[in-house]
Amino acid sequence: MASPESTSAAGADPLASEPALRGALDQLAKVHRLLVTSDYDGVLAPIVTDPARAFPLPAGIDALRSLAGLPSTTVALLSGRARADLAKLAELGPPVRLVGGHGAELTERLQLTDEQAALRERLATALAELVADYPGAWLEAKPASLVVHTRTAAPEVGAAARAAVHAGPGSWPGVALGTGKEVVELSVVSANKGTALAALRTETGADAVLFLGDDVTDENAFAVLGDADVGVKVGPGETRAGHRVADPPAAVAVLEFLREQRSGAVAGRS
Ligand SMILES: O=P(O)(O)OC[C@H]1O[C@H](O[C@H]2O[C@H](CO)[C@@H](O)[C@H](O)[C@H]2O)[C@H](O)[C@@H](O)[C@@H]1O
Repeated sequence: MASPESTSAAGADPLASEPALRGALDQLAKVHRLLVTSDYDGVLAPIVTDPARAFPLPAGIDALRSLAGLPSTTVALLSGRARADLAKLAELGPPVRLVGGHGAELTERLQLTDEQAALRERLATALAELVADYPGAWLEAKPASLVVHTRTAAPEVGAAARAAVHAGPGSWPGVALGTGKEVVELSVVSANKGTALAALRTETGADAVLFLGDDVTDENAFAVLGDADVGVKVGPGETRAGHRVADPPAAVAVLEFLREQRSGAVAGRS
């Protein structure tokens, strides 16, 4: 289990005081087929008030692009975002795999059934009426879900809005309720990052996996990691991950270190 302490200090190498994490990444870099996966918000992009302005740290995107260009190495983002939104913000595309909707958008086209589409419409109407009663709360629409955001509401207003969502539309049959950082998400598709990660592992035949995540929904992915894999929790909070770093710059340092080790390992094979 990861230590509850955060590790990085401004200007310092965030991995300098993490010998266990460095060792685990060093081992990971040597496997034949490697799957590198990461969450987006709170890992590659610092958390901000406006989700449309959650831009990634460029060095993290560079590291992912380089890793994706190495032999026997697959890179995927596993995000709660809509895939189209993720592609635009992260400026990533093939060969990097983009999995949106917490795994609901694992394949190229997400096709809702008529029943799911009708439920999503009913949710959109009910939630638009609900958020109007809570100043500062607002609604984000995604292909399979609706998200009530409360970061811009007063804390007590946000808490009341989230409670109303749980007690109201969140309890409807067929609705999968999820919580995250100042958000409640209502999905008409039951998906999570754990099943998505397991599917990617099978598809790629990966011998080992790296996953970085910061939020409650990322715990489903940490839960499917095995002994050969490396899970890194970014920031505070309870986690099943084996390692922890403090913040997105430290998450980028993890990816840069892995890029260096993996480049050396694959070069040594030829
Ligand atoms: O799985 P992720 O890639 O981490 O996406 C999770 C959610 O991210 C976005 O919301 C979060 O980030 C926003 C921008 O920093 C922040 O304002 C919000 O409070 C956070 O919850 C996104 O808007 C959601 O749709 C994603 O599910």
